Amino acid sequence: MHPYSQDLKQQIRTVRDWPKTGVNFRDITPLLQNPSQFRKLIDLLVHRYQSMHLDAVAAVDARGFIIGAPLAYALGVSFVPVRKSGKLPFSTVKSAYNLEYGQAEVELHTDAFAAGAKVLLIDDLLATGGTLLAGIELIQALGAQVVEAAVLVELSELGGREKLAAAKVPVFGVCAFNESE
Ligand SMILES: O=P(O)(O)OC[C@H]1O[C@H](OP(=O)(O)OP(=O)(O)O)[C@H](O)[C@@H]1O
Ligand SMILES: Nc1ncnc2[nH]cnc12
Repeated sequence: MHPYSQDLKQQIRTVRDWPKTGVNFRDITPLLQNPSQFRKLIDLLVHRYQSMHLDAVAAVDARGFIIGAPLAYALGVSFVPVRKSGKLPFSTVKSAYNLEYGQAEVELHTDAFAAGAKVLLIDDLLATGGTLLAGIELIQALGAQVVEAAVLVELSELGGREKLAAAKVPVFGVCAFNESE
């Protein structure tokens, strides 16, 4: 576990039974409101990825953008938004998936990456893994390589890490929650 993990985890608020009964929603807004903790998160990720020779950081709409954009800026690499369906104006590839509390579809512009680009995929949270898996499939379909998928929060009991293992993409989670927490 990273030395900052526990501090960052303490900044995440659990809202029980939202947006549906039985879901423990892990709310990252307290961390974002705390400048020194938000900086700690971005610095931790910069440190992890600065020597990986990335070409791009791709991040998932919407909460993934909050982490992915400052990280891409700090690393000096491209930022690529993986958007919810119907938001990207140019030609796209798309993939549908299930969420812990619903269904969604994500899209990427077909010219998002150079062939063989090394891409880090970022989101705020890994639950069942459907979102990141859809993002990985789209990035790979465009001929780029996902070197890792990184999240601030991993919900350990929802099987996301196992789902992504099947795609042979390494997963980095800054902190993890069990259902009982
Ligand atoms: O691992 P999964 O089961 O796929 O779930 C994780 C996804 O769910 C949340 O996004 P949501 O679709 O609620 O969108 P938002 O970022 O727009 O709030 C979260 O930000 C992840 O993207
Ligand atoms: N429990 C949860 N908390 C926050 N975001 C989520 N996305 C999917 N499941 C979630």
